[in-house]
Amino acid sequence: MRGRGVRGGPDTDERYVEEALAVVDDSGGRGRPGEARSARPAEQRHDPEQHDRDLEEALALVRDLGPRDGRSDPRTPGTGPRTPRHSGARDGGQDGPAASSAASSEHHPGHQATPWPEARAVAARAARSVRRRDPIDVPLDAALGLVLAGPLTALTDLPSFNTSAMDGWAVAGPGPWDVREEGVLAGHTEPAPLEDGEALRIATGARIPPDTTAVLRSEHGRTDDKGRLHAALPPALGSDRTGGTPTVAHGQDIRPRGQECHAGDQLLPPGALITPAVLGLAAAAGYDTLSVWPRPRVEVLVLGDELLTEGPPRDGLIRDALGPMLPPWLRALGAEVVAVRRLGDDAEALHRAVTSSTADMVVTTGGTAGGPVDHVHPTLRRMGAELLVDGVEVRPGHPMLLARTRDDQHLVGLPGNPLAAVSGLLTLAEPLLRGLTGRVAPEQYTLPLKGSTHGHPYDTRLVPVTVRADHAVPLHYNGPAMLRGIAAADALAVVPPGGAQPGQELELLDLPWVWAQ
Ligand SMILES: Nc1nc2c(c(=O)[nH]1)N[C@H]1C(S)=C(S)[C@@H](COP(=O)(O)OP(=O)(O)OC[C@H]3O[C@@H](n4cnc5c(N)ncnc54)[C@H](O)[C@@H]3O)O[C@H]1N2
Ligand code: MOO
Repeated sequence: MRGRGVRGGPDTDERYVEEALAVVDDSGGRGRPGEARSARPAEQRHDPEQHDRDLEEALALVRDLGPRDGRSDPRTPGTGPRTPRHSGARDGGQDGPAASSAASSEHHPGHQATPWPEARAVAARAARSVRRRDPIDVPLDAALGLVLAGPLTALTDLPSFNTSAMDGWAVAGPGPWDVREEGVLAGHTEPAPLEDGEALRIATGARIPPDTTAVLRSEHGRTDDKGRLHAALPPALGSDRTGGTPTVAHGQDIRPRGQECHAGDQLLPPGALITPAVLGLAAAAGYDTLSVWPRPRVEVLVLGDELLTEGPPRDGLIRDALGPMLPPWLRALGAEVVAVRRLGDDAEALHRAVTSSTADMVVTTGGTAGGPVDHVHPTLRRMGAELLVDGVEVRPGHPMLLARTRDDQHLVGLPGNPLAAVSGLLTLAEPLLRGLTGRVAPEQYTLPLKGSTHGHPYDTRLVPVTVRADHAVPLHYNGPAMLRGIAAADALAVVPPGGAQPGQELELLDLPWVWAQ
């Protein structure tokens, strides 16, 4: 997505994006100012979620100001809504929440949430503490989205023989040429050497006969009534060094053996992500299987008695949005989702599920806050798990957590609000999985913001954006409980505390749809 221009053609992508933006653009201004806003029905212009968000920000302002401002911090353990941290959280060592920056604790006395960039770093480091499973060999058709465990080394020269780049004639020496009766096609054995003044009909990809000097394209040659071949080059191509007769340049349209690589050359480094193009390259270079890091095994535990798995929401019950969303997203991030289990709000079932899981990573959804049926913290405490991250200075999603449940197992607790869960996925699960899968971290990049976007007073905000003409356009419907913005988004913009002004460069987190399968 880096450096991307306006997407697609005017009739398809463009129109879709226009329509989507008309309802979700949050930039406060567009390419054609006012158009999208005026196109919105009145009730959408009122934007109840904006109101909610403003309220949330206003509340955050009130809630988060510490004693220095003469107000209390209700999130302080014992007085606020957040769960008291267990001792593991305080003594978390290098990776623990205690590693939060001094600046942050100045703003939030007694509050141990981890700053957003640090939370990502902790998750990446946590992966390094786990002994990697051994690489495995997989057939090419099972390798998409995995990571090379070793370098991709050419098993052969490419091309592996001198080959014709065009349909036409292989010729030797200057023309005119006598044309041999039998031509040569791709896949045929090597033809006999050409004599000077001789030509042979040849197809693209066919082997070049020894002593060929050039290939003359079929549209650049004509045969006379005696069957002799003459070059009929367009003036721009024909050199005239022989006194008036255009000639074909030496080596023209021949791909020499080893032009792309020689056997033993490194084509890609270890850690490269296997894309469709890499599969093609590997096949061309002679591979049937690839040595890859196995996908980390992930189990998803969906918590909440209020969740339906089919039909419209009814009687205060809602549809489970995370059960369908997380597995393909986790797979796109390199995981193998071994199970998705719906556990309701049953503390015992959660304890049993986590303690008996053999997965490398357990992802829970919901139950991270301090409500009466929020069982994630108590379960981790009961297990003696080590909390590495217990709350993050990010909106949405601040109750997210990361725990080491065993030497070789981590648990990522995603908040139940669906966009908060996405935030947790990209903040904690993505760096952890990147480490476990051996993927190289994508280069950070920024784009200028179109319009402005408000920020949280102290916390980072992750805001769904679409990318238009190399600008990040913030989208509406970005409240913690909403998926409408992210469903139309290309990326999440990282909005620093205090918000961002028009034109301000913002870091973007790409969405990994390109790897989904
Ligand atoms: N007193 C306080 N209450 C809450 C706070 C707080 O600081 N003090 N934080 C709020 C924030 S922010 C978030 S985010 C949520 C996190 O809560 P939980 O992780 O405990 O999640 P739940 O309470 O189980 O659910 C929250 C919300 O999301 C809905 N949900 C849950 N699972 C799903 C799903 N699979 N698909 C769709 N929607 C789901 C659930 O019904 C709730 O509406 O806590 C706030 N509360
Ligand atoms: O702000 Mo919560 O963290 O709704 O997602």
